[in-house]
Amino acid sequence: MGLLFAKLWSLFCNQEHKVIIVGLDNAGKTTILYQFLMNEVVHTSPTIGSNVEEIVVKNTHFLMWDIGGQESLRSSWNTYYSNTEFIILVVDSIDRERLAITREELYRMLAHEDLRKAAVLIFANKQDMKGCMTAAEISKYLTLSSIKDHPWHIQSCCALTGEGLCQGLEWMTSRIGVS
Ligand SMILES: Nc1nc2c(ncn2[C@@H]2O[C@H](COP(=O)(O)OP(=O)(O)OP(=O)(O)O)[C@@H](O)[C@H]2O)c(=O)[nH]1
Ligand SMILES: [Mg+2]
Repeated sequence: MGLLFAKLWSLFCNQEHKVIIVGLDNAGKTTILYQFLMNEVVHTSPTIGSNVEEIVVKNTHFLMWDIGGQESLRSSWNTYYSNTEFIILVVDSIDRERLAITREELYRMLAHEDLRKAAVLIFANKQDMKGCMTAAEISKYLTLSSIKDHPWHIQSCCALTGEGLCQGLEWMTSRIGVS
């Protein structure tokens, strides 16, 4: 009953759910944001600061902040954290060398007080690249199964074709109203 009420409430109030899209530079965050918005691939350049767009999925409104992932910008990710309901962590599945850095950034975020209640969607992006890591390999390396204090889900995707992106959004909408 509580869940039904929460869903109806969010439906009628058009309540906006804050999402941050994070991950290392070149992971595909901006490409994903504009696939969500326009269903097409846009030409991107490295994000300095952030892009923000409202994405509506089946009457659910998400306010999505795509944050630049270059090393010098990562220390300011925390200025975006307050009131975040969802973290979308984008991983470049071909970038084996830097998965350790992604892991560090993930656990730093999960330990942050402002993200205590946030759910985490991990996109294993660039699945079109030959020799890329699978979602299962990334999950294992990031030891996702050890995360007990945040809901999480990993989804393989390709931002260039859009494959997998809807499934990720569906998981997010399924979390709304679940505490
Ligand atoms: N092959 C392939 N290339 C992709 C995919 N997604 C994104 N790219 C490319 O990866 C490059 C970086 O994409 P961006 O979306 O700009 O990356 P970003 O994560 O926003 O990077 P920063 O803004 O620097 O943090 C671009 O050339 C994209 O076209 C994918 O699924 N497959
Ligand atoms: Mg970007």
